[in-house]
Amino acid sequence: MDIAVASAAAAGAALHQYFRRHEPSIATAVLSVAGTDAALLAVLTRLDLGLSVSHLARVLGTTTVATLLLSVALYRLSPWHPLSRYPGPVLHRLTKLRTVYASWHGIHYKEMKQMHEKYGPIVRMAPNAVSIADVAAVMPVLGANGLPKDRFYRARHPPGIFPIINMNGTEHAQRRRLWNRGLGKSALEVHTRTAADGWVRLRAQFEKAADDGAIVDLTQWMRFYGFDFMGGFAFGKDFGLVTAGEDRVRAWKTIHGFLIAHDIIGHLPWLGWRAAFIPNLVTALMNLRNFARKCVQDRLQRSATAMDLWYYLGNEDDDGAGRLTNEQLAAEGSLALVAGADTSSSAIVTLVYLLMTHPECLAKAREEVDTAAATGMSPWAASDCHDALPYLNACMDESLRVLPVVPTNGSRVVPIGSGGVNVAGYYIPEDTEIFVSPYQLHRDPRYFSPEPDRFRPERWLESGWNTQGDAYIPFSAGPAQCVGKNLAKMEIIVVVSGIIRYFDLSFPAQYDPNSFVEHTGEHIVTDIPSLPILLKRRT
Ligand code: HEM
Repeated sequence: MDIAVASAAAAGAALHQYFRRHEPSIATAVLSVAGTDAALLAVLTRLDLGLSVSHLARVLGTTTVATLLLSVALYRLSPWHPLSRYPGPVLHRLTKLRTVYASWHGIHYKEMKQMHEKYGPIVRMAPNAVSIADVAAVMPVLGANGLPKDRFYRARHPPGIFPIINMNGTEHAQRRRLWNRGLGKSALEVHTRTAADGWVRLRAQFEKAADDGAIVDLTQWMRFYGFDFMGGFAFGKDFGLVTAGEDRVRAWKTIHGFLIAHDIIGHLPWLGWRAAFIPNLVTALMNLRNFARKCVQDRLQRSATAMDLWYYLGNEDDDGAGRLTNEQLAAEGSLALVAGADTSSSAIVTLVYLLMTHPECLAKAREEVDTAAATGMSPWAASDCHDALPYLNACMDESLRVLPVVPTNGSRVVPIGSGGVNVAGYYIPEDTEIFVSPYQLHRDPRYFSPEPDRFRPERWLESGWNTQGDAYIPFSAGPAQCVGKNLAKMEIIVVVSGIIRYFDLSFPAQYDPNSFVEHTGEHIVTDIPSLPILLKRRT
């Protein structure tokens, strides 16, 4: 018996040493443990230990697994771990499951802020991951010579069919060229018309609600609008959610499920996208892919009736930039729906919420829009006048600072074989995940002061404020920063200028406005709650 326990314990410890150097997938880990125990069983059954084979197998199995787990746990907490010098809560240093718990509940970015306040600019947020809240980390991590995207992204897609957001280096640059063509200046004019047409439909619904005295859930309507806009922008097709006044294609359920699954699997890459033992996760991923696939098929049957994203990605202008396969198009389509619909609609709702809770800012922004209208401009219909609205633009920038819609952003990984890197004065060893998060930087008094936690659009316009642009990364930074940044900004100004121009806004009496921020969660993108408002036509 003793020899069985001792040999299994030695095997467990040895396996841990092996796994430290060769990160296993869940399948290889299980196979390695099973293979080792089978070999031990074969040897030990030759000795006369007085145990039945099944009993011996149980002893070996439990001892190997228990020793392996204990060895991993002790190592992660030990001073020999390469990240031991960086502070963080014990549970986070011990297991990534703590981060997964926070992500699952949508509170990751809020918890990270508390940790940075407690531990300082660098926090060990998982056994092999750090979060760095320092502007000096932005370019070394996210910039052109920064670090590659790795498992956080890769784990979430079927092998071989990655969309642009998973790519690095030359492959990324090539795909980005296609995206850039679809979002260049002339294309943006086309997309502005799509956004403005959507606003006309939305305005009609809002006018009806105003006339009926009905409470409008702005979050729900903006989701309809955002999805319709992405349909037009990406596939040249209006999904018709605003006109129908309901989510008849269950778009938001699909996107929401996808984002939760994405978030969890990103933190647990060894689960892999085939996490079949958690069927809901995989179903959520596949539902969106299948939805996008249908959109692609539908779009490919039509010729280019509009210069939508497909016109460029599907290469219908035929300038030889490389044709994507239908599967690649479906992958990019899923990405467009998630990256473009949820983000912009959350940003619009958040900005309206912040304006409503800061009436003095709303009054200034409205005066600016009214003045522009009096001189013949229609920012809700055309984007060439958007630069003439500096205060509204400052409100948008400030809203994305104080409540960024991608609060944490994805991680980058220090490549194996690099010998580690120096980031913002911290030595970060190989194979460490690094997070540089907008929410943490944006609320740091070193970069935005005074009142880093308050919505103060003036900080972007007046002197006397410490406003450090390098620390402002709502769209990320470097070559993989948001390709849809200008599109999103255009969409936000189109809709918000329209809302404040045509409607007076108020909260229903029973609504507590503080609950909005309190209940704003995060599943990669902010998961905003309902925003009930009453609309009154402006005369
Ligand atoms: C306010 C709205 C938006 C915000 C705050 C935002 C934010 C971001 C961020 C932070 C990233 C980097 C993500 C990462 O590295 O993991 C990103 C990437 C991306 N975004 Fe946006 N986004 C917005 C709207 C849009 C829109 C409207 C589109 C249009 C389709 C879009 C398309 C993309 C794409 C394709 C990428 C990947 C870029 C690449 O890897 O080169 N986004 N976005």
